[in-house]
Amino acid sequence: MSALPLPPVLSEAPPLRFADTFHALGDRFHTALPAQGVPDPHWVVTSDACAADLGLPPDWTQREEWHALQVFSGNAVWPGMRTLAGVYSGHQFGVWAGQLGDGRALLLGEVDSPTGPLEIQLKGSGLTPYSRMGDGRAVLRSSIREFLCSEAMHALGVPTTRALCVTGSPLPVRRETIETAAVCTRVSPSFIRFGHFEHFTHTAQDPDALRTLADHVIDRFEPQCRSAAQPYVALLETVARKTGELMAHWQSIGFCHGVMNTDNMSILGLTIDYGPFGFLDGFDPGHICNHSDHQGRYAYARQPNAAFWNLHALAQGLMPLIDEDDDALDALEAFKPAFANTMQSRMRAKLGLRTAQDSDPALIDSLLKLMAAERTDFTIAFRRLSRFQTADGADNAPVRDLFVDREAFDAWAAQYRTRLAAENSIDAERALAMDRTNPKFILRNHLAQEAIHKAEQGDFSETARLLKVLQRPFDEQPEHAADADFPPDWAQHIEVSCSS
Ligand SMILES: Nc1ncnc2c1ncn2[C@@H]1O[C@H](COP(=O)(O)OP(=O)(O)OP(=O)(O)O)[C@@H](O)[C@H]1O
Repeated sequence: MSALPLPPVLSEAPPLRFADTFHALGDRFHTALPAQGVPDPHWVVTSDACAADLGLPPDWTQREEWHALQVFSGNAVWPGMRTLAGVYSGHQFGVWAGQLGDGRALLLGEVDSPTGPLEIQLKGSGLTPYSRMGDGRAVLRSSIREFLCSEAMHALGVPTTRALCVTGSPLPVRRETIETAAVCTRVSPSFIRFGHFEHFTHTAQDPDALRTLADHVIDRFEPQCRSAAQPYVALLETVARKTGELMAHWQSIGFCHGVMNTDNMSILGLTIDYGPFGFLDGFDPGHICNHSDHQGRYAYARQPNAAFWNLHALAQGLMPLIDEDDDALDALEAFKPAFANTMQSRMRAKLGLRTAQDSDPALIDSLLKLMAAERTDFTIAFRRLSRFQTADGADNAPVRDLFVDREAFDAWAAQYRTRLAAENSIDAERALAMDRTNPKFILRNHLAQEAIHKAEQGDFSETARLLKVLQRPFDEQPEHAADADFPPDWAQHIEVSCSS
């Protein structure tokens, strides 16, 4: 890699004060280096919500003395930023991939925000020592997808890294075709992944660094583990629990990640790395959103299993700090109840059930089977179920008509009605509660595609509009009804359901 020109340090007092806790861990964990930046940058989109959470003032993009456009394009730094690329390793598609690292990401620093410590990271800011065969760049298309989905998931209540902004540049970037460069600024309490721990055990074989990293995570994010009899076992158990909860969040909103490699698993149980992700349209448990996942390893229904597998890889990475194999295995078990209990409570909420009954799993399962048989749209079905009326002979056509086999739906609806009666459920109250649980708006691929198509022609208004819609996913927003409509290929789902 050739020497890089250093971006200028802007002398004005910046709007954020930076700390350098991760930087201070030392150079076994990262390489300090500047961003490569991009020529002639322009704003593509910004998230006011994320900016506010960071503690940036509302006019942060307009204050000329802060040169925010240059800073978030990698062309300049604010005083106090100590930029670095982190090193990690990982298993990809179940195979050990060796050393990876931030090949196109760069940590700018961390701030003490009103919501707690947050790190700010550029993605697409050029080559690092970990770029391997890559160019260190991100393109406009993938940056808009990552930006929109990060903020959409946050609004849906799913633990996730956030996105502050995307900047674009005319710099050409070769993918399948020639595209243009963009830089997505991500925000998270930490970007540490399972693969960081695997790195120090399997690649660097440095147990001292492993301990330093684990202590960093415990002291900064999971201090309750420190007082446990075995703090590192407690850390593993905490990660297993949070990962189980995360999987329940994903499954219950029909989110498919697509690349659940251990380098894409957050140690804090956050969704990280929005690549080939997708939300379910018609309910298909076997749905694979990543075209290069030929075996379906990360298919929708397999995500919890993949996460559990990844947790075992994390445990292997932590073993130098843990005396007994059985202690690690016991800690991993925390995943199962965390997933099962969170999933049950989320699915009960999706059906508007306030109480828990033994028959609920069967009720939920039979609805999902019916939806799978007909490829019923996952999001629309649950949203319409909010309007389900319990009175005898009530017209539940909006949800009933989603099913070709009306009789099968009626049979399920009879059980549902009985179950609702058992807790004296009131239609209007239940509808309100269900509308806060079953989103009306998700980032469907065709919506992202439309925004990207316009952005590639220099019109970013659709990206901004979609962001605003997705930041209020549970609100009716009748003026944006088309965004909640069936995806364009819905007719295909009908064909599938008729033929099965
Ligand atoms: N264009 C690129 N240039 C350099 N390295 C890359 C590029 N694309 C991916 N990589 C690296 O390949 C590895 C796996 O890539 P993956 O797509 O999972 O991550 P990513 O999307 O680049 O980053 P992140 O996981 O931080 O969101 C990572 O080490 C990543 O940095």
